[in-house]
Order: sequence, then structure tokens, then C-alpha cells
Amino acid sequence: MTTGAPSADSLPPVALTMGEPAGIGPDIVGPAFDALKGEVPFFLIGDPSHLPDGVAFAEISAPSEALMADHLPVLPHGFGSPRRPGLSQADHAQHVIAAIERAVELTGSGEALAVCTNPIHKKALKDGAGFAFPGHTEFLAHLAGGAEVVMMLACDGLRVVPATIHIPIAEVPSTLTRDLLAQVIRTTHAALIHDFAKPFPRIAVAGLNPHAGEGGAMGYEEIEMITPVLDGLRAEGLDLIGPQSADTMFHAAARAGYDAAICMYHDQALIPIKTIDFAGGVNVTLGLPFVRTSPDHGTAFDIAGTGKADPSSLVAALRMAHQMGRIRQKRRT
Ligand SMILES: NC(=O)C1=CN([C@@H]2O[C@H](COP(=O)(O)OP(=O)(O)OC[C@H]3O[C@@H](n4cnc5c(N)ncnc54)[C@H](O)[C@@H]3O)[C@@H](O)[C@H]2O)C=CC1
Ligand SMILES: NCC(=O)COP(=O)(O)O
Repeated sequence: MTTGAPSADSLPPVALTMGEPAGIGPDIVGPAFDALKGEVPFFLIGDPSHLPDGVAFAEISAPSEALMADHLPVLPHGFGSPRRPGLSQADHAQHVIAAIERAVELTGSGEALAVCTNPIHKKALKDGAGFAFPGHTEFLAHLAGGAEVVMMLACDGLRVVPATIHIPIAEVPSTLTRDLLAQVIRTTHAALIHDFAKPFPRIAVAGLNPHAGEGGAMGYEEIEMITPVLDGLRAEGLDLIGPQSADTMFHAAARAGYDAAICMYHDQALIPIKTIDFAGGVNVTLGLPFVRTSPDHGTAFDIAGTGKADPSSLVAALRMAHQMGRIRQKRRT
């Protein structure tokens, strides 16, 4: 353990999970520490032996030690066997899950400010440990006692929210209910006010069908489900636009007209943001009792261990976790 400059404020550090060791998580954590040193204190929960050669790290025994670290602080969690980039190992799955649980515990105890997660490989966790969740989002909701959570992806100038997430496209229409859509919009509205400092949020809502159904000529979900929900929420005072045609709501002028876009399914939301800013996008879970962010990308097995992975999205995710954590702490005091 070496000592360095203390952090700019007295907030606890952010807890960062290693994610899937066979992915690019271990490759990007060292560069992220170098980019954020002195700005965003954080520590990694994972197996130090999985870090690439040349990454300077310091093992810590408590999160508070991360505030003074000169090198990447690691709260060790042994995985029992080496990392094989690009090849997930069944016996690692339980440790990937345990690291996430540990990060959440540390926010509960106040030792960590927020959780930032490196990408997991969903199928590897399902096969290796019977992981019963589609992703972090639903797992974290479970750890938080069944919180009603929402996935948001955010970059400079665009925030998108998929109302349905990791389900087959054929199941989208039946999964989209009035209750679900109203909950997603309400949760997003509250988060824009409290976590993103938008006191009067304006939210755009996409249709499900081409041309938002074109008055029933191309589908009825807009008339039968989406519009009644929006009308009900407008009566409560929410500022909502839509249902809009999804194909015309993401160009620059349209994006300038709202604070967040609610989309009906995963790709409707994620394609625009990953196209506009794949390097800078951040995945943030709304509705949890703690802050959780993540880079927008996945495990990228094809480049794991090659040194080609770009750490920018992780840097942005850590920065956002710290900012949101600070806002929440301020609200509490
Ligand atoms: N938060 C999480 O845990 C997430 C996990 N995933 C999981 O990741 C796995 C792979 O998903 P894919 O759809 O293939 O997406 P992916 O983001 O892992 O990869 C897509 C393409 O982008 C490239 N890429 C990704 N991140 C990069 C970076 N930082 N620098 C340079 N190039 C990068 C990859 O090399 C690949 O060519 C899946 O199991 C998926 O479920 C995907 C998204 C988020
Ligand atoms: N496509 C986004 C993604 O897979 C992130 O999921 P999660 O692990 O944050 O729930």
C-alpha cells in the first residue's frame, strides 16, 4: 500500500467489480485508474492475478484505503484459477456473482459510494452458476429487495430508456403493459429530477410500430396502450411528448427537445446511443437504493487480452457513479 494525494472530497470510493475475467474488464481497469487518479476514487473487487502484466496495483483490506492509493486499489477476491481471455470458465461464474454482491454490501454499509460494474457474460453465468437473471439490472433489483428498476443509457446529449429489456422481440408486445410503461416513465421522471438535476424534465416516448402506428394503419399499441398511459401521466403533470415515430426522434434537432427518450424495446433504445457515442455511453440503473453504473459495452471476447480495448466508457461510468453518489449524499445531509 502506497500513499498519495487524498481525494478532493471526503466521499467514500466507488466499488468497481471485475466482471467476466475472460472479457475486457481486466484490460480496462488499469487505464481507467490512470485516467481518473485524483478525480474519482475507486477500488476494484476481483482477483489481482487476472490483471494484465504491467498493471500496477495495491491490495487493500478496506475500501477507505483506496482514497490514498497511488496504484489501482484491489480488494482481493480469489477466483481460484487464472484468467483465459476470450474463454469463460464455469468455475469463475460464482465468483463473478459474489463480487457484485460484495460491492452492493459495501454501499449498504456506507464503505462504498456507489457500484460500477464491468461487463458480465450472461450465458456464462447461467451455464456456470445457474444465474437466473437476464443481467445486472434485474439481479441488482433482486438484491435491493425487489426494487422497480429501469435501465438507462446516457451520453452527452442523449439519454435512452428501454421499457422492455432482454426478452425476445416476439414477446415485446405482450410484455408491454400500461402498468409497466407507467412505472418506467415515473421512475425515469423521478431520476431526472433527483439524480440528473433536471427539475422540469421533458420526456419523449416512442411508439412501438412503424410511424407510431399511423393512426391504426400499422398497429394498435399506440392507440390502445401507449397514448392512454401518456394521457394519464400528463394529467398528473408530467411533460411528455409522443408516442413518436422512433425513426425520427434521434436526429440532432429532435434530441435537443427532450431530456430522455423512453423506447419500447432494447434495440430501439440502444442502437441510437451506441451509434452516437459508443465510447462515451454509460449504462445506469434507475430506481435502486444505491447508485449503479456500467460501461455501455459488453465483454468483447474478440479483443480480450489484446490491449485493444478502449477504457473510455468505463471512465465515463466511474465518473457518473461518483457524480450521482455525491448528489445523493448531499441530499441526505
Ligand atoms: N453490462 C453488461 O454486463 C453487458 C454485458 N454484455 C454482454 O457482453 C457479451 C458480448 O456482447 P456483444 O453484443 O458482443 O457486445 P460487446 O460490446 O461485447 O462487443 C461488440 C463489439 O464492440 C467491440 N467493443 C466492445 N467494447 C469495446 C471497447 N471498450 N473497446 C473497443 N472495442 C470494443 C467488440 O470488440 C465487438 O467487436 C454478451 O454476453 C452480452 O450479454 C453486453 C452489454 C453490457
Ligand atoms: N445491452 C445492455 C446490457 O446488456 C446491460 O445489461 P445489465 O447487465 O446492465 O443489466
